[in-house]
Amino acid sequence: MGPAGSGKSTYCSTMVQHCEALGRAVQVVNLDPAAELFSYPVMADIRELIEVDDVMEDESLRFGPNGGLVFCMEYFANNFNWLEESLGHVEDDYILFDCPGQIELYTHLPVMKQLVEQLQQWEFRVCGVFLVDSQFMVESFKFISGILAALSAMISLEIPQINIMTKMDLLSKKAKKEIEKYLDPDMYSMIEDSTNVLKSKMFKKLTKSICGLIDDYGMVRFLPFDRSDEESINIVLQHIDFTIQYGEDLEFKEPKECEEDKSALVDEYFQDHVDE
Ligand SMILES: Nc1nc2c(ncn2[C@@H]2O[C@H](COP(=O)(O)OP(=O)(O)OP(=O)(O)O)[C@@H](O)[C@H]2O)c(=O)[nH]1
Ligand SMILES: [Mg+2]
Repeated sequence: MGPAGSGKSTYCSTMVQHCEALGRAVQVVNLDPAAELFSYPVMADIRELIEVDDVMEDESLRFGPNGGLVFCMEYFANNFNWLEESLGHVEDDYILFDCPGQIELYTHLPVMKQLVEQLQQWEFRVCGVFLVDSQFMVESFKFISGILAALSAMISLEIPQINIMTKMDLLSKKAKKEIEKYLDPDMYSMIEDSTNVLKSKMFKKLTKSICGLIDDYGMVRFLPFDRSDEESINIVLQHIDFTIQYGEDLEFKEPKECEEDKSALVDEYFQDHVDE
């Protein structure tokens, strides 16, 4: 999941390639009815069921692109048997769902929650992966809104969620250094940055309360994702494996980060890249 253009489809194809190299099977299901092309093989494609263009062209429906997407997703929620048939029964399935970017799907519409419940009924273990573009995260205000988007998905879906900052390869060394503080944020120090520019006292107070809430509950952390760096892809994969206990029947593995110092791996990532 993640806002439009945050790198969801790229994440799926990067993971497929990465896992292929590890000799591990990963399947992808495209759940974006407006998707045009993607660079990974699909196990199932929602467009076989319904397409946004067809909904928009329908004389009796007359939806625009966003209403059309919502209609498609609701239609999908009423036809989960299509998904069941497409998923089949493969041993040790690891399936990525490439979701649409519209935030309303994760905030107040029931469809994604229904999908999660359906998958759980079919005995899948589900982990949310929420992507945010690092390019937009170099300022504290944008960061706070990114955090709130991730948080609303987390709260509405009620599943474990891994938050990821994508496109790290596009950042300059200086920006990388700058963004380090956003990965495991100390919200209280960020409050100072962001509230200085606020004139309204009430707005200042609200921003402080939101930052305080996020910090007190330690709810949101981000992992860096650089598609050109195998180590960063591996860290993300390990976290997700640990969350869903993937392969626990075969061999129990904790993510490296839990064994070592909590932030050692993330620090190491930055060390390597800033020193280059
Ligand atoms: N350099 C770089 N570019 C990336 C990365 N991830 C995505 N992009 C680029 O960002 C653009 C959007 O990526 P997508 O993967 O299509 O994003 P998306 O979230 O699937 O977008 P929608 O499905 O339209 O919501 C594409 O041009 C990608 O090539 C990354 O890690 N590094
Ligand atoms: Mg996409």
